Amino acid sequence: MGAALSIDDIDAEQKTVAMLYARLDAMRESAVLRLRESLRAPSGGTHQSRSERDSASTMYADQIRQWDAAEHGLCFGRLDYDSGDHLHIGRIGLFDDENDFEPLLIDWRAPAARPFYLATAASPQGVRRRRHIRTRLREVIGIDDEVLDLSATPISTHPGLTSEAALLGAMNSARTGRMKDIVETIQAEQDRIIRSDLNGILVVQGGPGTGKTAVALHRAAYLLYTHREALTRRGVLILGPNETFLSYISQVLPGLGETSVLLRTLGDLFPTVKARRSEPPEAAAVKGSLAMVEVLSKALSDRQAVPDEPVEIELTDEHEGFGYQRETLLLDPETCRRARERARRSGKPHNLARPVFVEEIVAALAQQAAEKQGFDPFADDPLGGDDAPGGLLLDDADVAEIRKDLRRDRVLESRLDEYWPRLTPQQLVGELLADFGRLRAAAGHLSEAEIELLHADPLKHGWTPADVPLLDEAAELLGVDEADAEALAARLRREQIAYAEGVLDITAGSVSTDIEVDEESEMLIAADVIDAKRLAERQVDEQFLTAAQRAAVDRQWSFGHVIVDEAQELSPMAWRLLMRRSPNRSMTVVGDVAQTGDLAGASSWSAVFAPYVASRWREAELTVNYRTPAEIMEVAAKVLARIAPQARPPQSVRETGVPPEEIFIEAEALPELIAREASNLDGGRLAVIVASRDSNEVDLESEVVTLTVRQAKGLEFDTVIVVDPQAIESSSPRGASDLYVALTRATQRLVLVTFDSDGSVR
Ligand SMILES: Nc1ncnc2c1ncn2[C@@H]1O[C@H](COP(=O)(O)OP(=O)(O)OP(=O)(O)O)[C@@H](O)[C@H]1O
Repeated sequence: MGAALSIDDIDAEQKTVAMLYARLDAMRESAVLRLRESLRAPSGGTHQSRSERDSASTMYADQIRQWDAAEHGLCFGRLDYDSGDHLHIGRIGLFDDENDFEPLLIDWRAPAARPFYLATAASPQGVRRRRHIRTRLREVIGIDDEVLDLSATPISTHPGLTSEAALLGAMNSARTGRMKDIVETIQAEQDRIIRSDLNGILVVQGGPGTGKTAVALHRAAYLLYTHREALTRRGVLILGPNETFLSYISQVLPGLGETSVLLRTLGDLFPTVKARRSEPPEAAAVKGSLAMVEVLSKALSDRQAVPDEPVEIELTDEHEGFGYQRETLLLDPETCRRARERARRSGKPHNLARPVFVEEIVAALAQQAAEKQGFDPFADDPLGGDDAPGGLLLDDADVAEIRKDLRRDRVLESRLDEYWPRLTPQQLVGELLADFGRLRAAAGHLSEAEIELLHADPLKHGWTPADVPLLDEAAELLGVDEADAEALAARLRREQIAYAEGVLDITAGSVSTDIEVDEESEMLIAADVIDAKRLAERQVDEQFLTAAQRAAVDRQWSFGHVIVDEAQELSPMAWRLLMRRSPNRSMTVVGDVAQTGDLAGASSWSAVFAPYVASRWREAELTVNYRTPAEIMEVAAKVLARIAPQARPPQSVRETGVPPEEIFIEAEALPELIAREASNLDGGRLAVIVASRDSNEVDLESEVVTLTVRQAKGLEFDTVIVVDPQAIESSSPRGASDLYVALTRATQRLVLVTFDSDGSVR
């Protein structure tokens, strides 16, 4: 496909690449020096100047991180134009500071780099030649040229693909257990999604292996590059299905800048809770349904109780000397009911409406106490003065004093806690789920079976991911009170310390890798100069915290952009939570409704978004499968036909010539089979996918990994052994989708193992 290459071409590119690395080294060295200076600067000066300097440290640390990440494959491409000009394309942009900041290397996200992904022989966009430059460490080891000239280009086996040689190289490479970036071979249909407008909800529907995850991550990088200011301020949330998946994707684009991106699972989205407990999928399904909105609201109004009988309140002794004696007052149900009505009608969330409730009761009791002191015998006497309104013996000031006392009264306070308790979201949800009585009262519209599924004691045994949207809903109903704000401040401080420690680690890391050994010993590394705690103390000013730091601890944080991967798995309750975090509705949602495994997950995108934006969302489709060879996809397509008869399976780019193998063995022979397959791996990774297993642990680094379909979601391996496909399909109402997921994890080889019931090997 390429034009003839000469050693001279490689030499010339080697010179350019060496020059680019020299420039990168110089920039990195200077940033390390500046970071060190900034950390070492005396801690005097104004609070403002300290905070500014600390945010400068964060900026330098971020830059260093991004430059470190660009080390491998810094420059990977070149465009030659008809005009005779050319550009080099790379992972970051580099400029010549001695020559009017002329561009030396174009960032792949910049508009000028776009033809690298879009230009074709049919539509060359002024490009004469596209060159892929392959490097190992800092050495150029090869170049692939494509001349964009219809007469010179051989007919492609896959029309619509660009850079086929490099693409096939990337797809055939052995997997490492960690996802890699695709900046060198982004395809046109992917590029259009990556660079799509920031605003609105963009849904990317695509079958397995079509690059949805890759596209979502590159889009995050593109958006941060293009809308840096807005997104650095508000941050980007990337939501993934589980922790294994997050660690699988965490290294894809380290240059994303940790200050702006928060990578999370649903289980982490309620800041004080780490929801990791697992539960039956049926229980998660009940928790995920919108019926829970009413259940929680009813559960809360059930907590706003009214006594059946008048209640005696024996005031504490502290009130003597205020013009009335220690008294027993009577709190009647009617007063409580009125107070409750007032508080409810205030329109405030529960905890914030409590003062309305309390004031109403206090006013009634103060009046009662005042009346007990008796009435002024001269009240009706026109000469009797005007200091006794209502004819009471006590005047206004006295009554105000009584109210003040009542507000402080501990006996009354604890009574009021029964009728209008201050509640945390954890209490409201936890005490509801743990109590059949409360559940039945609040969830009258659910069946007894559903109520039993809900029953659990999360305060004792821990929270599940499906509890998180319930906690968030509860928090909305309850409102934020002072105690929350204090807890938030405390959490912010802890986050700051953690972040500052990270910055110190980076400085230490960069110093030791970039500077000659003998120089290193003479230098003060940041850790010597200032410890993390002091660094954090200097960063108290909120405005200088990064968006990611603040968002991590603030339940109500609204993100500049929200990216959801494996979005088909989210329940309606989870979408409610996410929409609260995204009031501007700037979202990228990637998923495949044919792969939905969670019972409360989505089977149609319009059903998900209609409640929030009606039809104002846009959909893009990815149609090419870069992972699974055609032979495997053929088997998977039969399962897809059972899930969604109209759905078209994605088109595989590759054929391996090897169809999936179906074998029947005794269960005891499985380890031997796994060992045999592993020995043929040649450096890649093997997954054994099973219907169920006890452990949540998944070690992606290991050569052979056993996992359930849920754990395998979004991942890929060179060889996949699917154990007992029948069991996978029959173990859930969405078993066909689960099997479809399992079958589409392999990049090279798929083995289907069925156990022989009579124990014989067929
Ligand atoms: N343009 C590309 N160049 C090279 N590799 C690509 C490209 N697009 C996708 N890939 C590779 O294809 C594989 C599948 O991509 P990805 O995991 O993003 O797919 P997905 O649509 O999220 O799949 P699933 O629905 O199964 O989770 C990955 O190894 C990815 O790196």
